Amino acid sequence: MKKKLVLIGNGMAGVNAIEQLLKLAPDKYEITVFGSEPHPNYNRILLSSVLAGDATIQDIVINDMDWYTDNGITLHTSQTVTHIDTEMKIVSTDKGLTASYDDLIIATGSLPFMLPLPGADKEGVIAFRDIQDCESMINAAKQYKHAVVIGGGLLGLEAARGLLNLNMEVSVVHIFKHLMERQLDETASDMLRSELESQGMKFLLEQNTDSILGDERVTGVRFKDGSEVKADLVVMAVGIRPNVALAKESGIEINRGIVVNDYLETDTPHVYAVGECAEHSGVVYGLVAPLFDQGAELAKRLAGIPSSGYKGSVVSTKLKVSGVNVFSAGQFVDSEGTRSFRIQDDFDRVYKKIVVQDGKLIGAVLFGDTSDGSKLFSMIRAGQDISGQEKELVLGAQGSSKPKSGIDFVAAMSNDEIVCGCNGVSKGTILSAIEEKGCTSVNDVKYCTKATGSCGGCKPLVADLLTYALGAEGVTAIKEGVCGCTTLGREEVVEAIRTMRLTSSREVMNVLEWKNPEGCSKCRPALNYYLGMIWPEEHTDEKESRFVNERNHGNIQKDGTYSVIPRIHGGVTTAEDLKKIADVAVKYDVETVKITGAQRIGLYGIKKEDLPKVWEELDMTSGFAYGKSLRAVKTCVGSTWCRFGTQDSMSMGIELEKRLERISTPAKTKVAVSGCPRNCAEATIKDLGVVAIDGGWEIYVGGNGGTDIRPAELLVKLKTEDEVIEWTLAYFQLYRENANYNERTSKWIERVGIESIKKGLASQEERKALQQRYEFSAGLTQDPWKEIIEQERLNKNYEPLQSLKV
Ligand SMILES: Cc1cc2nc3c(=O)[nH]c(=O)nc-3n(C[C@H](O)[C@H](O)[C@H](O)COP(=O)(O)OP(=O)(O)OC[C@H]3O[C@@H](n4cnc5c(N)ncnc54)[C@H](O)[C@@H]3O)c2cc1C
Ligand SMILES: NC(=O)c1ccc[n+]([C@@H]2O[C@H](COP(=O)([O-])OP(=O)(O)OC[C@H]3O[C@@H](n4cnc5c(N)ncnc54)[C@H](O)[C@@H]3O)[C@@H](O)[C@H]2O)c1
Ligand code: SF4
Ligand code: FES
Repeated sequence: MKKKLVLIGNGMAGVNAIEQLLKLAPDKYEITVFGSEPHPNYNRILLSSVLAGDATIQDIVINDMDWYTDNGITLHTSQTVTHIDTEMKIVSTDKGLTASYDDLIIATGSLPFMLPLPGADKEGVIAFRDIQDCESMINAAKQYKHAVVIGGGLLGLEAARGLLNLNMEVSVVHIFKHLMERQLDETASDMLRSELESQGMKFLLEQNTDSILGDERVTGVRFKDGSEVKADLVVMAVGIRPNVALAKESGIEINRGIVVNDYLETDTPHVYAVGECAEHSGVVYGLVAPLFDQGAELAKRLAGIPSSGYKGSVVSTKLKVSGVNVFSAGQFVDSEGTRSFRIQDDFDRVYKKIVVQDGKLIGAVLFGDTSDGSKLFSMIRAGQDISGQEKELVLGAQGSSKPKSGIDFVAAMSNDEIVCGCNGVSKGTILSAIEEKGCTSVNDVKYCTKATGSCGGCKPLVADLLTYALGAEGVTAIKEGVCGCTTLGREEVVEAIRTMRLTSSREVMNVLEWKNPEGCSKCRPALNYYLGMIWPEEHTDEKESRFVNERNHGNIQKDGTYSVIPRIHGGVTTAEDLKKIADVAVKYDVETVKITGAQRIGLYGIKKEDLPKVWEELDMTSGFAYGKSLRAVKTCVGSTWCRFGTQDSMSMGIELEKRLERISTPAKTKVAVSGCPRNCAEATIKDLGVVAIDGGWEIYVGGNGGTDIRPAELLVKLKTEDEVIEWTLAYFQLYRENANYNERTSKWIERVGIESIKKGLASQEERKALQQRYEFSAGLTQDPWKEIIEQERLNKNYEPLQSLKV
């Protein structure tokens, strides 16, 4: 006869333990599950995606009702267990149901911590923990405008992003100076704040909440310093507390959580605890990966399979906010006995830090580029000795064109190593899915194993495993959806814009039945780009879809001021322009005047309200140092001055910059021209590099010099300057028409291959057609600074300077 197993808590940890048990001992138990919520088991992690409009409730169900029936499990939803009689081995619920057990699992999770503030019980003050909270927020956004999220941790920021997507104005209140202080160091935290500000989030830092204002419904929040902020929705995301009341009331030993040993046993015979309600070796976890590790051990225990027991988990986190890549793992704070290596790239907004102790990697923080997150996390968990490779891990292998191959890394992983922490999927499980179930894409692997289905941080590792198992040719590329608002891929959307003559984002979203009718921060800028590229005349640029730097035509700096970088074609300036720059710098008390990496001059620390006056007084055009467009053309002095120079690289650079400036490209682009193969302008790490050779020129494409160093590949050798112009413009237009929005040329070429680019440009007729389309679009662009000055003048917003012509 089967033994009786009862599970209290139909959440992620408990049901995962049952799933694992069913694999080990499918016939041992008759299983009964009690859950307070009215739903089957769902992926709580993905509530953030539901709120952000990237998924529906249906999408996030892990096990539907049929799964329980198919596995002979009795599920009682909307039933809260209120008492456990540990002597009689019976549980009873708030609605009077009882069930007896031989073995009992408590998996009651956590409760959100609600600050005990005066007024916290008003309508409109909620937590973010379950489907009901998520629905409350979605409904509130239909009626109300001002949301305040208290808590700048992972949950608070994901809630805030979701509410922004629902078109609310969102202020995040945080008690400390730095967001996500539990996961990030100050540098990464500052970069995160600035990125989120550019997405429209407002922050009230170092603010201690005093009370919630309003009559029945909340109308605002007051702080201890007496200041107030308007609010008609308040979301508290200030941490969680293990849900231990039931265990305590039933006489089971608790501390912070329910105390368990290495086999997840409580102090009471036949009673186990797993998940966020459990405390192991003094630690209570608040992330899913450890809960799956615990579930695996518990399943073995219940199945009677000997094991060495659960020894605790190292955790990693990834913020699930679209457009922001943040990763943190292990011990990332420097302390005695640790050494760290870090790089910070303010241009590409990338920051990477690793912390090492006794030769072993013990922690990492990544911002901007988190593609190595899973790899670093595996190394931390494995306690791998990385002596001598510290810099290589962060920078990529020296002297080689690429960072150490991900394929080598996955090849070296053992089969039981976890690849997807969110879903507890090992390398071995993924390889079996590839071999036995015929998976050939990341999506197939997701379908068969759930790996990649939650935070998505493990996608690069899964992609590497596919290539390792099948070879590059055997892997099916995923159809990249534009975002969660649509199931259509980029090609289908672009095709529809062309064939159905759609000319505004609103039209695209309506006609193509976007799930979220307002779109999100990922699709809105992408659609604006595709529409402008396809219909340069008909489409009106949708400024509200652009990021703050592009809207303001200057880069916002970490203190909230802006930088102003005027165009200096080919890096060649004049005494007259230098004088103007100097005068403006003096007049506006510019704190830093810097020669930038792109051979131009940046003025840093300009107040937003001074921008139009500064631009007018400079009387130069915008250098687009903020835009998805050409940044600059770097040149060496070439044959004009240099004794090695074979061609006039300065003139060529100036000409190219004049032709390429202003027009939108899928991502930012950088160009350089060198006067001989000594290549002083570093043309071979640019999106397009021109290198003079004896009797002609070479064009290189797809280079990148940022954190992800990639040498450019030779596209063509040419004889004349006119040919260089023709090929360059045609290449730029090919990129504009075919790359995904936000895809740098290096990634585009890696994806499609240099041969397909060569093929696309091989016929002169095709090149001419591309060049023509390019020139037509370029001819419609105007200098944005001058446009704004003109607009300000028309609006009479400020007194124009009489002495200066625009
Ligand atoms: C919005 C959001 C996003 C998140 N994102 C991430 C992420 O990206 N990565 C990550 O690792 N973690 C994330 N987390 C945390 C993760 O969801 C939790 O760690 C995980 O769900 C905990 O699982 P659990 O089973 O212990 O608890 P839960 O999933 O909370 O399940 C407990 C269940 O027990 C039920 N219950 C409680 N008491 C009783 C009772 N007496 N009788 C019957 N039923 C009861 C509850 O209603 C609940 O359904 C996120 C959490 C939230 C809220
Ligand atoms: N992407 C992810 O991995 C993810 C996403 C969401 C939630 N979660 C998990 O869900 C749980 C809950 O998340 P959380 O962010 O609420 O918890 P948390 O404890 O990680 O963060 C709470 C934050 O609120 C701040 N805070 C505390 N009191 C405050 C106050 N009075 N005013 C303003 N700020 C205050 C804290 O400084 C802290 O940064 C955590 O276990 C978290 O790991 C994870
Ligand atoms: S690349 Fe050649 S031409 Fe240009 S500065 Fe260097 S050596 Fe001189
Ligand atoms: S690690 Fe989050 S989905 Fe795999």
